[in-house]
Amino acid sequence: MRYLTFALAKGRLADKTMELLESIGFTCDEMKEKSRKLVFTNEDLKLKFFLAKATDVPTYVEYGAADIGVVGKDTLLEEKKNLYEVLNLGFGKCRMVVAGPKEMKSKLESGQDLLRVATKYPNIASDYFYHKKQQTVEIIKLNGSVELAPIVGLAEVIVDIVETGSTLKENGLFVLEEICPLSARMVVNRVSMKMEYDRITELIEKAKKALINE
Ligand SMILES: Nc1ncnc2c1ncn2[C@@H]1O[C@H](COP(=O)(O)OP(=O)(O)OP(=O)(O)O)[C@@H](O)[C@H]1O
Ligand SMILES: O=P(O)(O)OC[C@H]1O[C@H](OP(=O)(O)OP(=O)(O)O)[C@H](O)[C@@H]1O
Repeated sequence: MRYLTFALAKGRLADKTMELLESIGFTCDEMKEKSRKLVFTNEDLKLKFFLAKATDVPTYVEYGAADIGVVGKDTLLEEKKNLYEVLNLGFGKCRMVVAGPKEMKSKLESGQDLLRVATKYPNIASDYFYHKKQQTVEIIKLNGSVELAPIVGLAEVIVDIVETGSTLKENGLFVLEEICPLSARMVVNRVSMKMEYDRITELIEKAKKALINE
């Protein structure tokens, strides 16, 4: 039997992902020990796990370096990889929004003027404004602390994730428009889905049941 390989997002989604996999018996004791090791193996069940940067998970799965991945919907929308999204895991819930100073709300609605949009998600932002059609935008790619941009005059608005809303609030910014809800998803490589159909569908079914019984 060949190994089934999982690419998991390190960071915010890691604990919940491990909890879910453990509850359905797809687990690896080695991973619980704190170490700098990157790949973990369960010889008995023929499973491999690795933790990657969240934004790289779809890449590992698309190329088949991993059969299965767990990653946020935001990363899937941004990276646009060719893979199967098989299950909404329900955790890691947050929203993608347009945010900025309150006075930008009417300007956004009127659609006048060139709008500078700062974001870690240039594809999501440009797709959103392209479909809205009423606004000419310049997308400015940042790598974090995006809320800074409207405060220091780099952009009028941001496209970013909101969870509790406290980062916006503490920086005097507001949600101006909702783009979409987000949560963690399980994704599968297209070839793996065919080659390992039985094992992967068993995994999906077990995960579904665990999520219902939570
Ligand atoms: N408050 C939040 N902020 C950012 N992401 C969140 C939040 N709540 C849930 N998420 C989800 O968690 C995923 C992983 O977030 P995490 O911050 O670990 O990685 P990241 O966004 O790639 O950060 P970094 O660039 O700092 O590594 C996001 O892609 C998103 O789906
Ligand atoms: O609504 P809240 O609960 O305040 O969470 C939202 C904030 O969390 C994320 O940033 P993150 O902590 O990942 O840091 P970053 O700005 O460096 O990406 C996101 O980009 C927002 O800034």
